[in-house]
Amino acid sequence: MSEFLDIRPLTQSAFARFGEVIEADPASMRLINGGTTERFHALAVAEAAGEGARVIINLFRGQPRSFPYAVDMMERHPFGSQSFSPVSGRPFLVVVSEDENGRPARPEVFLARGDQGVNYRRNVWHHPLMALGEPSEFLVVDRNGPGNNLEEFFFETPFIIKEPAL
Ligand SMILES: NC(=O)N[C@@H](O)C(=O)O
Ligand code: NI
Repeated sequence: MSEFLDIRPLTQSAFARFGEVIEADPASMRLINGGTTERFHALAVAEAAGEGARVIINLFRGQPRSFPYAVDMMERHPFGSQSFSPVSGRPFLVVVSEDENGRPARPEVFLARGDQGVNYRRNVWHHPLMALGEPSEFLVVDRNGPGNNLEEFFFETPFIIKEPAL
């Protein structure tokens, strides 16, 4: 019997076990360019491990997920971090798990606002991009290089997410 997963708002404190929230946090802001620009400094660090690895910048156009949605798998990237920042300004779902002896624990679901992004730290279990409502574009910063940077785990029984209220 599948379990339902609750959806919580994305906050820095709730997400800290998994990575960083990329948002205009006043605590990180410094004025630059003669006071004409607010720089929200060092919100996250991009990691790219291994000889010949590089940090790359991508654009993802995600098709909206249908609900109720069955989370039947999680993935992680052992050699690098991965960040998603909305370009379309649309909310999206962030599904992450702590590691439990090499497999993902019960997933945790966060609703990210359209002005929030996330950075998954290296080797953090997450579900692939989950756009909501309409096709949505995201700036994605992650790792390119040698080695297999994708580990997937498939649950014996999927977890279910109900349609989020936007
Ligand atoms: N495969 C790929 O580039 N994207 C996934 O890693 C993802 O987390 O969406
Ligand atoms: Ni990924």
